[in-house]
Amino acid sequence: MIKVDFTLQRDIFDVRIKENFHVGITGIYGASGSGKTSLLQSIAGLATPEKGFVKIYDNIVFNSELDINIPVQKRNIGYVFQEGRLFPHMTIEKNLLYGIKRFGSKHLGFDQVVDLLNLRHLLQTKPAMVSGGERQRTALGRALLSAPKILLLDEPFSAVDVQLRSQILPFLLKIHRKVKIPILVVSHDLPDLLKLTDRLCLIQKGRCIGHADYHDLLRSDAALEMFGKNSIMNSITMKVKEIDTDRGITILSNNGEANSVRVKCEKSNQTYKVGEEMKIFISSDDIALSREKLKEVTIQNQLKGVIVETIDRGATTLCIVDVGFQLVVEITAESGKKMFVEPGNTVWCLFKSVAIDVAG
Ligand SMILES: Nc1ncnc2c1ncn2[C@@H]1O[C@H](COP(=O)(O)OP(=O)(O)OP(=O)(O)O)[C@@H](O)[C@H]1O
Repeated sequence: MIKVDFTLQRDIFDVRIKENFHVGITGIYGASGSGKTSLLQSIAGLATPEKGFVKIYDNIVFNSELDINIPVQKRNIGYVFQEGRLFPHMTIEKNLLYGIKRFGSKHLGFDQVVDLLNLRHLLQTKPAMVSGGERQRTALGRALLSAPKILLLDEPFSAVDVQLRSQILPFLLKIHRKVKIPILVVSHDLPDLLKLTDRLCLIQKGRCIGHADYHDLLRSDAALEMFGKNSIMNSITMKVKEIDTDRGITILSNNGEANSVRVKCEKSNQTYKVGEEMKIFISSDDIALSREKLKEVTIQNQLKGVIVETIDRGATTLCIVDVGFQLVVEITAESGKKMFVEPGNTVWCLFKSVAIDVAG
């Protein structure tokens, strides 16, 4: 676990954060200049807070009162910078081996990391000759091979385009499953973060304004404001039940037959196997509500549920519907009134299989 309680003076405001970060992925989300990098830098020892402490498991790596400030190279942290920062004169292999030289690999062996990150064919190549995504993967591999106690990733998707992003995300998920350490991922892209984790720490003007599961954060006005108008996304973990390659349909289930969700996604057919867990994403405004099940419609997903909560957002209303799992549905306030959308009422949530996105 990482425990921080510090104040770091910055140009316009001070960054004052008191939080604990546990094993697993935490998404550090906030606008540009809000203090996300300052948080990572304070943990890593790249910035020195004026006051407070930073503790990594049982080790106090910084304490202003006790005058402790362990240098960055002794904190045993894997830090991946936005642009990867590889040694340009070294091959990919030598860059990776540099990680082992520093601390020796503990969690994963060299071959395991190379295969996990799909780097074997590039080992003898120099960084300038590989793509942005491959450079990011190498930087990640190097950090992993240094047997870090924690992994700090600063905007790991920013230097790569959308296609490469979708390559890096599954690698991060694989790492997360294999290496049980706290992993902090900084990003200002909420959908990208949600593909990795539901646990978010929201940073605004140097303060943490929420640190919880995404679904719980939706109940906070400050968090909702930060998520913005268009980005309320349902992020649901389900299991692959059946893959129909001919029709290009993957059937996922969460709570048994009654609530099977149909997903039409070619990518998921290739990447996932029956029985595997899969994270799916549906935008809250891609879901419609009906008071009855519709017959003779092309919409493949009709899930019966009960409204558990409504959240007023001015022109729109967020409805949290329990369909066996919780779905956030955004409708206009006007439709809400017409439909008598109130807690306790039974509704059908309708969405097309093509409206669903998957991680990886
Ligand atoms: N070394 C520094 N000394 C003083 N102020 C700094 C320093 N580095 C950054 N700042 C300021 O501190 C604030 C927080 O910056 P920080 O880089 O932590 O934000 P961020 O959320 O990571 O931003 P971005 O998403 O753009 O990388 C900004 O106002 C920035 O200008």
